Amino acid sequence: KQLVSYEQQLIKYFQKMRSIKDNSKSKSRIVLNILRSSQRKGLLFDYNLKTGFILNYTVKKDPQKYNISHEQAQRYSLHPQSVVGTQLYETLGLEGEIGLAIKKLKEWAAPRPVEKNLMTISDTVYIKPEPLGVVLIIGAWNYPWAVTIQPLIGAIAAGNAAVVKPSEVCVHTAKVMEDLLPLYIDKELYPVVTGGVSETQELLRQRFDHIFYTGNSVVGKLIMEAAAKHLTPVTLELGGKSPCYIDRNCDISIACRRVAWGKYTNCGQTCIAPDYILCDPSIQDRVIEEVKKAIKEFYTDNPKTCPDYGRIINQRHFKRIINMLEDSTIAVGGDNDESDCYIAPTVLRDVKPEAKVMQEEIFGPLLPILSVSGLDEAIKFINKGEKPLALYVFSSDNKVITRMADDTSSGGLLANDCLVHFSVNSLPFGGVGNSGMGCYHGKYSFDQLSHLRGCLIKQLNMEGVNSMRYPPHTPKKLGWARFFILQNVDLGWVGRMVLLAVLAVVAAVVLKVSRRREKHSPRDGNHQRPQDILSRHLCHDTILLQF
Ligand SMILES: NC(=O)c1ccc[n+]([C@@H]2O[C@H](COP(=O)([O-])OP(=O)(O)OC[C@H]3O[C@@H](n4cnc5c(N)ncnc54)[C@H](O)[C@@H]3O)[C@@H](O)[C@H]2O)c1
Ligand SMILES: CCCCCCCCCCCCC/C=C/C=O
Repeated sequence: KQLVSYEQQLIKYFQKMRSIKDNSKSKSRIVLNILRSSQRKGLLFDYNLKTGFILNYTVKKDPQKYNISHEQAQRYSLHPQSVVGTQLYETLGLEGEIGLAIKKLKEWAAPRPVEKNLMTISDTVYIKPEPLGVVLIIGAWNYPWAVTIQPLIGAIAAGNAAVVKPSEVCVHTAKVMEDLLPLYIDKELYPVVTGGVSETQELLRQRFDHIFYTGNSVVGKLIMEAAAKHLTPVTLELGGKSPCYIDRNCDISIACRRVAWGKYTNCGQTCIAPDYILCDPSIQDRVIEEVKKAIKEFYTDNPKTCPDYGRIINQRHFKRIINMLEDSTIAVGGDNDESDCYIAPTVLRDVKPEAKVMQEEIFGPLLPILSVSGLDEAIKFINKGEKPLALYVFSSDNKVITRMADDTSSGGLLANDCLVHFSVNSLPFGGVGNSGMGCYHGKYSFDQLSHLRGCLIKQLNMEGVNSMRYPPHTPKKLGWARFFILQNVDLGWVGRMVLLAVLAVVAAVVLKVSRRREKHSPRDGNHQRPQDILSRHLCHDTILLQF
C-alpha cells in the first residue's frame, strides 16, 4: 500500500519536474535548479525509502547484473584489483551500508528527544534531522566505488539530492558509474557529472548545501576555499602518512602479516594503509623476514603474475613512487616495470626521517622501517608530524596501546590490526587536522549530511512560570531562574508527571503569593529568596527530595 502511494506521489512529481523549462545558463546550474526544486517538494524522503529498496534489490537479488559491472570493470582495467578483491574491499561495505540505512532509516530520521531542564519540563524538546539540500560528492580514484557511493548512500538516506562527481583518474570507472547509476537511482535527483579539474571547478562555482570531498589535502584546501564563498559546509576525507608502531612485546609474525595485508592491498593505494613502521632496531630484521614471508604467502614468489596483486593507477604515480626509492635501502622487492605500472611489494630498511619516502604520503607498495628506541620515541616522532588519518599500534601489552591512544591524536586508532575499522559502520570514519574534517559511515553519514534542527515546542499556558525571565529583572527572579535552568532532570515518565503536577502547584502558589505581595509592597522592595517563599507556603523538603 505504501509503495503504491509513493508511486502516485512520484508520478505527480515527475510530471511537474518535466514541465520545468531548461532555461538556465550552465549545465551545472540546470542540475542544481532541478535538484533544489525537487528537494523543496519534500518528497525525497518517501522516495528514498523506495530507492533504498531498489538498490538493495539490485545488489542482493540480481548478483549477475551486479557482477557484470565488475567483470566489465576488470576487462577495461577499471580498477587495479581482482574481481573478488573489488567486491571484498569496495562493494561488500556498500551492501552493508545500504542494508543498515534501510533498516535504521526510520530510527535515524525520527525526532530525537533530548534532556530537559526544569524550565522546559512541560515542553516538547527534540532534535529533528532534516535534509541539507543538494550535496556535491567528489570522489577519489583509489577505491572509486567505496569513496563515491558510500557518501551517496548517506546523502540519499538523509533525504538530500546529490551531484556525484567520480574521479577522472579512474576514467573507465567514471564512465561505468555514469552509465549504471541512472539505471538504479533517479538521474534527476542523483546526476553523475564526469570530467576533470575544469568540470569540478565549474561545479564548485555553484552553491551547494554541502560538499563531500575525498582526495588529497592540497586539493582539499581548494575545495574549502571554493565552499567558503557560499558558506557551504564541507566534509574533507583526506590522507597523509599513517604510522605503524610495532612494539618489541608482540607476536611479530602475526603483526607483520597484518601489516603486509594493510600495506599491499590495492598496491598500497589505500588512504588508511600503514605508511611506515616504527620499531626498535633489535626487531628490524625479524620484521623484514616476517613481512617477506607474508608477501610470499599472499602474492606468491612472483607478485607480478598474481591476480590479487594490483598495479599503480598510472605512470605519473608510478614515477612519483619510484623516485621515493632514491635515498633508501631496499630490503625486500624493489623490482618494477613502468610499461605495466608494476612495483613489487617492497620493504625499505634503516630509513632516515629525512629520506624522500618520508616527505609525503607514499600511496604505493613501499614500506619504510624507521628505528625508534621504544614507545616514548615513537610517540614523539608521531606527534612531530601532522595528525594522521589512521594510527596503528601492535603490542601484547595493553598499557602500550593505552599510552599510544592517550598521547597521540589521529582520525582513527587501530591496535593489532590494519584497515578493518573502515568496515565497522558503527565507528565514525574520518580524519582530524591535516587528514580531514567531518566523518561518515552508518549513522554518522546520515548525521553528517543532515541539519540537526533543535526544536522546542511550548504551549501557550503556564505563563506564570515565565515571569522569572520577564522584566523587571530582580535578584529574586534570577534566583528562580538559576534554580529552574541549572537543574537537569531525567526522572522517567512517572517522575515527570509527578514533577509537572508539583510544579504547577508551586507556580500557581508562587504567582498568587507574589501578586498579593506586589499589591502590598513597592516594586523593588525587600527581596526574598525563592526558597523562603517555598518553605513558607509549601512543604519545601518534600519538593526538594522529589527533585
Ligand atoms: N580519507 C579517505 O577516505 C580517503 C579515501 C581515498 C583517498 N584518500 C586520499 O586521497 C588521495 C588520493 O586521491 P587523489 O587526490 O589523488 O584523487 P583524485 O586525483 O582522484 O582527486 C580527487 C578529486 O578531486 C578532484 N580534483 C583534482 N584536482 C582538483 C582541483 N584542482 N580542483 C578541484 N577538484 C580537483 C578530482 O576531479 C577528483 O574527483 C590520497 O591522499 C588519499 O589518502 C582519502
Ligand atoms: C572478514 C573480512 C573483512 C574485510 C574488511 C576489509 C576492509 C578493508 C577496507 C579497505 C578500505 C576500503 C576503502 C578505503 C578507502 C581509502 O582509501
